Amino acid sequence: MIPEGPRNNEMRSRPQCHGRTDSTQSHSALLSEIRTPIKTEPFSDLYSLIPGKELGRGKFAVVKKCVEKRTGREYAAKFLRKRRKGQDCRLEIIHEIAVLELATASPRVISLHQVYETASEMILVLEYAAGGEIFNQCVAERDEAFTEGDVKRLMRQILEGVVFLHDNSVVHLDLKPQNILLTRESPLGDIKIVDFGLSRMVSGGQELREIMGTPEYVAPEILNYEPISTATDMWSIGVLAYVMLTGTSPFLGDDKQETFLNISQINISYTEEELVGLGASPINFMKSLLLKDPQARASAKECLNHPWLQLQPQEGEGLEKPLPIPVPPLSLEKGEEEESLETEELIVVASYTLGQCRQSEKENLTPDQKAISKRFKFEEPFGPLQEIIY
Ligand SMILES: Nc1ncnc2c1ncn2[C@@H]1O[C@H](COP(=O)(O)OP(=O)(O)OP(=O)(O)O)[C@@H](O)[C@H]1O
Repeated sequence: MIPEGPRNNEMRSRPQCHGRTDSTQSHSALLSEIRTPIKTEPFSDLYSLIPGKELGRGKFAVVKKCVEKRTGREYAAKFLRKRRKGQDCRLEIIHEIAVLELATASPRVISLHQVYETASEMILVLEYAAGGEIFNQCVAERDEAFTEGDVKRLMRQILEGVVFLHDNSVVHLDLKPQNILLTRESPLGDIKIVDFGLSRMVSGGQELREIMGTPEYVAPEILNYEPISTATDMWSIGVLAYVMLTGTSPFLGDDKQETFLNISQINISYTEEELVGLGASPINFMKSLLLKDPQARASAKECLNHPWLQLQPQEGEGLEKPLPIPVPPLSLEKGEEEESLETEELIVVASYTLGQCRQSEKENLTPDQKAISKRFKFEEPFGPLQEIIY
């Protein structure tokens, strides 16, 4: 049975947090020790929240821009609820902190400044990534969209971060454009990977099988309850590359079932209109990742050596040209046209809030808008529904 997403139809009851004390097995996938002191003085004594500056929001967390009073420096404060659906999730948050600490040495991962705790929340004070999510440029209009040169540079940086994580046995498990931030929007800055809330340790000879991630980006093995590995992230990198290059989401269906079916059947066409104008090299890059067999997928290190990401421009590649924005087919059969309009999901960037805008619109679209709107929806991750460690 194909799993359904979390928002409306949870497939089975959402279990306790993974850090729950009755599960010794799940502990092996979570880090439990941190070195950052947990401060208990009132956060508001030391930081001012910038009014109206909510940077993002998930199901159990809200991220707000703040300024440290002592230094005047800007940070992003992530307020995480400790109790979720009646369960104590503090140990999960400790794991998130521990992974951020472990990744301090990587400039590609957001850095952690301080941690605060109240009766109901933990507050992670993070480096502020002023450029926001790369998502915005993935779906932007032609002038603001990434060039292929941009995508290559940013993809190299993402892979550098992922190599670091994988070398340290961390799988992120929620790599998507909403979790890749930029230090600066214009001129385009460097990337910072955020949100280690679903990350897990994969080492110690134990197999980890969980359902988690965000529907459009989850790998087939997650849908099949098969073991999770660093290759699971590499699938998401393949999807990410596709989204960054085309502005469309390769497996997204009209509903979650269709999305999951598309993923489990690897229902992807590399001759789609979105890919017209791309050279063979980026397509070959995506093909090396979007493979059903995790072991057949390229590793992050191998990706860094892929010809597409080498500094020399490849033949036929327009480094500084905007990526092609697909032109909608001119002569759709009537039935097809009606159907495509019915399922159109318009991304209205201006009204995009918190990574979870989901707006169906079919009126007043310019051809370009129609093209970039194709098949995009925003989903929250479906949290771990079940975890089995063998
Ligand atoms: N350090 C930061 N600087 C700027 N913006 C940030 C920062 N950290 C997070 N954000 C914004 O807040 C959003 C939510 O953050 P994050 O993904 O860590 O929270 P979450 O609740 O775990 O989200 P999700 O439910 O999507 O997993 C991010 O997508 C991003 O837009």
